[in-house]
Amino acid sequence: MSLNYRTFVIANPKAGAGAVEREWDLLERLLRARLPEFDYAFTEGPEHATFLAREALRSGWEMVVAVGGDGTLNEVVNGYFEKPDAQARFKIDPDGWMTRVRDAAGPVAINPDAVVGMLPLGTGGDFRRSIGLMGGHRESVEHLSGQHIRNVDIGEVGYLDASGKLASRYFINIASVGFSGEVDRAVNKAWKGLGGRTSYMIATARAFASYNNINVEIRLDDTTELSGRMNNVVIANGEFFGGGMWIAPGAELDDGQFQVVFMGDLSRREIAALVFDIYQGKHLQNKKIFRRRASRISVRSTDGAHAMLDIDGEAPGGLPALWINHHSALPLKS
Ligand SMILES: Nc1ncnc2c1ncn2[C@@H]1O[C@H](COP(=O)(O)OP(=O)(O)OP(=O)(O)O)[C@@H](O)[C@H]1O
Repeated sequence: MSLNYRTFVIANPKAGAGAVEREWDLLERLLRARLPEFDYAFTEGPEHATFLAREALRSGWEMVVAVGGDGTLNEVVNGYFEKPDAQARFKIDPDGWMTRVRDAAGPVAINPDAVVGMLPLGTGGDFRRSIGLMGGHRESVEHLSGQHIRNVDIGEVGYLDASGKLASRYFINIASVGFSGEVDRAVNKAWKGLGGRTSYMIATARAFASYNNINVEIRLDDTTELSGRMNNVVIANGEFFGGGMWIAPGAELDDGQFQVVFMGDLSRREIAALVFDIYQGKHLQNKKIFRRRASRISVRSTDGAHAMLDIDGEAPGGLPALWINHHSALPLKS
């Protein structure tokens, strides 16, 4: 395979509070200058980036690039793989745990020689922090035309969608359950024009006013069981979420494991006092917060109360859920 990948760019015009649309002329010029074979399409709504990525890879494009925020990247990552059939991969056992169907296949790449790239322009921009891609557009395009490819782990979550049906989705950054799911639901309803951190803080304040901690049981790698009342259970491949919160310091993208951060039974007052610590990764000093490493995590509610999932910044459903780490499943241009 040549180093000059035939590249299909998938751009979300609305990402970054409209920045992609506003800056497209410059972006296109930069991309044309560095990528000899290049074409692009704009997304028209949710899930379209997944469809476009699959189509591009089936048509022989060798690199698909997400231009936008973490939501667009998540959709392109999902489109790197064949559409998974959740019913064939997950089931709920008689005790209410989400489990993996025996012999279910792992993620199937449409073209295992193809790679994924990103040109980050979101409002939150959390994944880019974990790969150190913090420069401007020019630097991001340099990365796309460079030679370095990193095989990163991909998470898969089996869960119940909003209508109570079995669903599954891949994630590249963080998928959690609890307070962050409520924040996502609020932030995705809110206007993001105020910028990442401000939008998340307003949404956090809204979710904060109504949220109750969740009663859950948790299995880690089928060897450890934990239970208790939690504010949030965070399953992290990357280190940041929520528009710059350093929730999982030291989480590694390619170690075959997640860092699992348990935010215990924190009161509203304790959460309010912790918010700024989380941006600096200092929350781990709190004795109600602890962490583990695992590659398979199962969570169920013990009281049947609703608990919302956050999957790379979207809130598509709730418990019971099972998280699986697929080691080195995604070749990422970085
Ligand atoms: N044409 C479109 N109009 C409206 N929404 C779109 C369009 N195309 C894609 N979307 C949706 O926009 C959502 C948000 O995109 P994305 O996360 O990339 O940007 P962001 O919210 O600015 O960034 P971040 O998630 O990093 O804060 C995605 O879930 C995607 O489904």
